[in-house]
Formats: sequence, C-alpha cells, structure tokens
Amino acid sequence: MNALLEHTPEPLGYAEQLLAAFGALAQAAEQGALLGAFARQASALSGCELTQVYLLDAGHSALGLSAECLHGELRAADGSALSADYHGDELLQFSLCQNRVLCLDSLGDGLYSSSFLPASGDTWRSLLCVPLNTASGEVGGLLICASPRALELQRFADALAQLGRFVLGQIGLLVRLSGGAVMAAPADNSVCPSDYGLIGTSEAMRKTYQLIGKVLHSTYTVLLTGETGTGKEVVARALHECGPRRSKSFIVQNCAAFPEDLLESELFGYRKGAFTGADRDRVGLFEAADGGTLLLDEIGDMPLALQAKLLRVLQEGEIRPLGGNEVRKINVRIIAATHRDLAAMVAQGQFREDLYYRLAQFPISLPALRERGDDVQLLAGHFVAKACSFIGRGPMSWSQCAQAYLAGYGFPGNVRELKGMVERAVLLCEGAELRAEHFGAREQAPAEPDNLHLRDYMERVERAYMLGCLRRNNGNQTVAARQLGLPRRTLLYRIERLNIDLSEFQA
Ligand SMILES: Nc1ncnc2c1ncn2[C@@H]1O[C@H](COP(=O)(O)OP(=O)(O)OP(=O)(O)O)[C@@H](O)[C@H]1O
Repeated sequence: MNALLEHTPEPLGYAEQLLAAFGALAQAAEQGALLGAFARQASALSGCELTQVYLLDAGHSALGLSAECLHGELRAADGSALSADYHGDELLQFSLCQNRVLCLDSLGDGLYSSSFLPASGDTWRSLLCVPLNTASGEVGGLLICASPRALELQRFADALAQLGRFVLGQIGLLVRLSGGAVMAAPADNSVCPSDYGLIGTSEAMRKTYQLIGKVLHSTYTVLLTGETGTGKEVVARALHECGPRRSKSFIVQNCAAFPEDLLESELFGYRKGAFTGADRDRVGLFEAADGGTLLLDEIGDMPLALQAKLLRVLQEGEIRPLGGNEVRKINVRIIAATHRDLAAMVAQGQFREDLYYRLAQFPISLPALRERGDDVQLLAGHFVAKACSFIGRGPMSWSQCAQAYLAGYGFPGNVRELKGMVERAVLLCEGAELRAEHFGAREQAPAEPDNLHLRDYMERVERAYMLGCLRRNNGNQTVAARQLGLPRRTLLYRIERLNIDLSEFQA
C-alpha cells in the first residue's frame, strides 16, 4: 500500500477513499452498472472532470467506449468502437500497445489528436491514460482521465490501475455467473481465449501464453524458436489473429523453399522488365501483407545477401521492388521463425549479427513436447476427437498401455509427430479402444495385459512412465523424483530394479 499511495496527497484519506471505491464496485451486480461506477469512482479519485472506460472486444480487434462520466454525470456510452488498429488515436494506441501509463499536461497544444474526448466548453489540458490489465497481465482496455486544468495525474496511476484490475476480474465473475457473452463486443465476436487457441496447460505453455499476451499489441518483431513441430507457425498465426491486425492479411513465406533470386522477387516484388521473364509488374509479399503480418519461416536459411536487404526493410520500413526506382513505405508486422540456433549461426558467421538482434527484439522459445508433461495426453485427446469427427466415427477410449506408451515416448518431431501418430492410430483401430499396437509400438511399449501377470504388467507400465518422466527432464533424477512424488533414493532403487539405463539420457 505504501508504494501505491506514496505520491498521493493525504495518503490516509486517499486510502480510505480507495477502499470505499473497491467496496462500491464490489456491490455492482451487472456489467453496465459496474463500468459506470468505475468511471464515477475514477473521476472522484483523480479529481478529473472526465473519465472514460474503453474495453477491447473479445477478438482484440476494436476498442469500445463502455462508460463515460462528465462533471459527475454518467453519460450513455454510445457503443462506438475505434477501428482495429486505433489508427489516428496515437495516444490510445501507444498506451495500449506498449501497456504503459501515459500522462500529459499540455494536451491543448495540438501535437496529438484527442478526438476521442468529448467536446467541452474548455480545452482539455491534462490527460492520464491507464491500461487496464487482467490478473494474468493481459491488456483488456484503457481508463482515460482528463481535465481542462493543469493537474498532476501521474500519482494516481497505480491506484487506478489496481482498481481497473479489480473491475476486469469482477466482469469475468459476472460473465461466468450469467453464463453470458464476454465484455463489450462490438462488430466482431470471435473469441481469443487466454490460451490463444493453442492446446496445453503445462507450466511451459502457460509461460508461452504470457509472452504472447505481452507482445500481442506491440509492434515488436517476434522471433519464434523451437524444435521442428513445436507450433511456431501456430503461435505466429495466434499473434496475428488475436492482435489488432487481424482484419488484414497473414502471409507465410518459407525462406528455405526458394533459391536467393526467387526469394528476393517473392518478397520485394518486381517491375516489368526487371529481368528476363518479368513481363508485368508483380507485388511482393511485403506489400501484399501491408497492414497485416508476414511470417518469415526458416529465417536461418535466408541467404546472407538477402539478410542485408531484410535488415534495411526492418530499419527503414520501406521496400524497393526489383527494377524499380521508387521506394514504398510498408506497415507490416514481421515475425521470424526458425528451428536453428541463430546465436550459434551468428558466432559462425552464417547469420548477420545486426539482423539477429533486430529480429530478436522479442524472442519466444517454444518448449519441446517432452517438456510439456500432461499436455501430451491433452493434445492426443484433441487430435483423436478431431480425427474421429473427420471420418465420422464415434468417440474412442485409450488402453492404459497406449497411454503409458505416449507418456514415455520422446517425440523428436514434437506436436506434428504426435498428431500424425494419433491420426494413423485412429485409422488402424477397428474397435473403440486405442491400443499400443496402433501406435506401431508393440516392441517398445508394455504388452497388453491379456497374457501377463498383474505384477509384470504394472512393472511395465511403471517403467514406461518413469522413462517418460526421466526423458522429459533430460535424466535429471532430482526433478524426476519430485515430479513422481518419490524420495530420490526410492527413485534410484526403482531405476535399478526396472533396469533403466541412465546413460540414455546423458547428452
Ligand atoms: N499447442 C498446439 N495446439 C494444437 N495444435 C498444435 C499445437 N502446436 C502445434 N500444433 C500442430 O502441430 C503441427 C505443427 O505445428 P507448426 O507447423 O506450427 O510447427 P513448427 O514449429 O512451425 O514446425 P517447423 O519448424 O517444422 O516449421 C500443426 O499441425 C499444428 O496445428
């Protein structure tokens, strides 16, 4: 509480006022009343004549005015929504995209557009713009406080942000209680859940969702790394689909798929006559993705000469088509992806260092499937359900051996391999139960129980389960023992009894 109220006048009185505000907001039983009360309380707490509450729609494609309080009176929110990228409202855009508080005391000097504020007798002078975050740190909207007087508003930002977080939490509760739709949803109502459409609840994936949430509304270049099949393209698509550019194109270019010349003309486009065979102008992918997102997949395979040109695009924000004299401004979010170790490539002179640092403005490293614990089961269940519905079959169950096999398998091809394996198993399976043999795993997996004593069968299941845990943790016995809920000595004893060869895990 100390830091929160450090700069407020009369901290004790302010703390009392703040507590009363929390209490009043907790009473609101309906979303409209809650947002109105929030606007009113924010006005009292900041001393501002105007407060506005904006909420992002579920698809993060528009910012809607949800409540407004002017001179102590609530005004009916007209439901107006600012466009997908809040273009023209740089102040709102900055605060939202950077997730940063913005405080100005000279709004009237005309440097920035403030058309989102209602006309009033006086000119608006002081402005405070506070991003509203959910408990998990995602931006859900903005609180605006404005006054025609010169006020020191920055000191109220922390307290108002806390109050805003509480309000978003309450909205979530009200929505759940009513079983109704989420937040103010202008035009578009497609939902981007907090997992961005990706399957997985492991700690490693939760961290990934947090990073996606942080960078969604910024213009940073994102570098996605991770082994093949870990979902880099899926994440790039989520960054586009759930971000402010979702109404524009999402284009993927595989940099390993073309020789240098062809890749250059694909990316930059060309003018008629630029080279033999260029019989007409052709727009490149940077231009085609204007306003949207371009994923440069397998960026580690981009030839060095083209890397220099890409760096210029990233720095200048403009391109020159082959054979053309004019440069064109482009507005594209670049996402790069690779399964290679770019830092090592830089050290070996195979990748430009300056480009590496420019691309790695915001790196996201996707975990290998073997590091995602129970996500294997979740993903497998998801792929089975999809495969069954695709071929029109009823639901299927899993034998214990099949489950143990999947839990123990290392998945070098990650989610892509799991998906392929499961789809094949569904086709091979003639009954309603998926068994280890459907995964082509008779030798490695524990045999099905028909001809085994229970103790032998249980040992095999235990062995496969332990192997899976040790593999996921690269043979680290301390971590494996913790995850299995065993004392380390017991784990070592069982490893020996089950004849598990630890050298398999040493890199
Ligand atoms: N978390 C996830 N939830 C659901 N499906 C996923 C997930 N991750 C990956 N997939 C699926 O796995 C497959 C491979 O994903 P993707 O192509 O994004 O991997 P990648 O890392 O880009 O691979 P590569 O490096 O080989 O290009 C796709 O079919 C994708 O839909």
